[in-house]
Amino acid sequence: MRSTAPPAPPDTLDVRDLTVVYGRSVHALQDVSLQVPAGGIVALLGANGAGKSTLLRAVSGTLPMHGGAVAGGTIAFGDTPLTGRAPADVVAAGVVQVPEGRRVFSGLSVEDNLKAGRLGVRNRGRADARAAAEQIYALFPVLAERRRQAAGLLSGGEQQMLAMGRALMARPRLLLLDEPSLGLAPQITARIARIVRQIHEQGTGVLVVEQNAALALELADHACVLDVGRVRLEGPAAELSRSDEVRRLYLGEQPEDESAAVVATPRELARWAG
Ligand SMILES: Nc1ncnc2c1ncn2[C@@H]1O[C@H](COP(=O)(O)OP(=O)(O)OP(=O)(O)O)[C@@H](O)[C@H]1O
Repeated sequence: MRSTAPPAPPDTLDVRDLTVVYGRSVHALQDVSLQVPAGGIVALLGANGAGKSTLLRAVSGTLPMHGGAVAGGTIAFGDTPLTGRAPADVVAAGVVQVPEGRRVFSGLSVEDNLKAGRLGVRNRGRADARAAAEQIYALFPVLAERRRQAAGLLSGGEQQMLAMGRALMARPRLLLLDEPSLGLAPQITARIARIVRQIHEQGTGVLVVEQNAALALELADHACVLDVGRVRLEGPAAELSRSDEVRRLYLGEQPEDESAAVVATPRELARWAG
């Protein structure tokens, strides 16, 4: 059945029945299916340990670096199979990850960090690299101002921008973003969100993992909630942000009658009753 399924449309990420293990005993993902349509934004939500980073690692080919492996299912980008492929092959297929923790080369200049983003790119010349850099400087003017400065001197938000810029140097068709707002002040987070929207408007698809569910649901067209390695909920982001479960578990809202719900513990009630 699975092998005869039709290929995904061009530039669509198609994850089907994906199972991922770390070592012998940790089943981090179990039969997870998810699609990111060409140019769409999909948010991946879930509590700590739900499997969000694992899913991104499986797509970007970096699972083996973390001791993980795909134990079942398939990953494809359009008609290119990505299951178990090396990171460089995934980049060549047009899918590029911005790692969590905005890992930049702190001793290198901003400019050289951007150049490093071209390392996995095949068959495209210098003119294309220059054009990509100019587009990135237009998107992040602060990087242009600091192009000769060491990346380690940038603020946290600027380093996040540089990590995103470096990924964009490969001109991805799909960008994988792991926790872009982690540790950033709300104002900077809002700026990053605006840039993600711009990237999407320029035609690049985005799969974003985000602890900040409110931000993710505002950004995305579609969202998927993982719970202990399985898809618990999925649907249009606007619909999910209205769901009671999402509001309670991920947006930190209390049910309307919560204030009246628990006024005493059972033990207190028993004591008062005599
Ligand atoms: N390198 C690893 N080796 C062993 N187990 C791992 C490894 N990385 C993650 N896990 C386990 O896999 C499961 C999914 O973890 P993962 O990091 O993908 O979740 P997450 O949703 O991204 O969580 P967080 O928001 O905390 O990063 C967890 O049970 C985690 O302990």
